[in-house]
Amino acid sequence: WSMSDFEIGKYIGEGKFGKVYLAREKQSGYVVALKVIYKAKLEKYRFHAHLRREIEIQHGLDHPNVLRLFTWFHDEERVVLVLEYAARGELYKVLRAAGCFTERTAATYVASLAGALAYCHKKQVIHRDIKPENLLLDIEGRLKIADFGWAARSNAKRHTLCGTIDYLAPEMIEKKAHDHAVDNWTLGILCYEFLYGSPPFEADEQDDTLRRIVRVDLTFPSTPYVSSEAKDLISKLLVKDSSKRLSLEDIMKHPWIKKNAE
Ligand SMILES: CC(C)CCNC(=O)Cn1cc(-c2ccc3c(-c4nc5ccccc5[nH]4)n[nH]c3c2)cn1
Repeated sequence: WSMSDFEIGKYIGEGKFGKVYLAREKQSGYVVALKVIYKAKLEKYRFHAHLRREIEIQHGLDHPNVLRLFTWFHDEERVVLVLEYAARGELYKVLRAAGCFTERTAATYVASLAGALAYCHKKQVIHRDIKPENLLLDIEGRLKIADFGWAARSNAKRHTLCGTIDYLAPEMIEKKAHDHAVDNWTLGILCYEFLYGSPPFEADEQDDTLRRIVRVDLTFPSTPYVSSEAKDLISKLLVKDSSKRLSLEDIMKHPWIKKNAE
């Protein structure tokens, strides 16, 4: 493959190592996202080995809710990743526009995330980072984890620097050892935010957010649109002791998910 196999379309987003463009493969007409990474940048950050490993990992993943890395190629100055194009873009822009999601939509996304994470953990890949900027939607509105990982964000304007602390689990803040149970915590944060439109521990000052997280100062605004089953699931994920958080399997068997996820 080479760049001449593709017609390059609009600029989509920015990673630390490169830019992402909409593109169409000329022979098949297939629309993809091309991520162009400059080798000079890789040299500067000594990222060759890391990128190669990331590519191997990502290329081996095949799940409906994990954004596909179809293939890759390089020329003298660039490495190009041929990624699945998610036509509806960043999930967070859709959430901001809608304010909040219905219980069916929220449960469907939480089930998709739990399924994708369980699949990745089974493949011994636990560095999937389900930060909001990493979530995209395809043309059917299906959720895709696009793990930007080291490559930082797409063009997510959603977060100023401080906004990103909303997703930190207590053990991360207290600098304790953490494992993939942080993903279960993040799922709780995301589920809350899908239903209420903002994350549970949001505060004006960063320090207040950190204090609320480590105290798990969780309160549910009284609204008729959020069922007690939803609150039950969130309360079983936003648990300080990471070993006591609901497992991915148990999330998928939870009554609220069984009842609402499509
Ligand atoms: C190191 C490597 C093997 C990891 C592979 N993963 C990545 O490179 C992660 N990555 C995915 C992207 C990315 C960014 C944006 C999109 C989009 C997309 N569609 C959009 C529609 C409207 C507005 C924005 C959109 N972004 N589709 N597919 C994408 C893929 C950028 N980096």
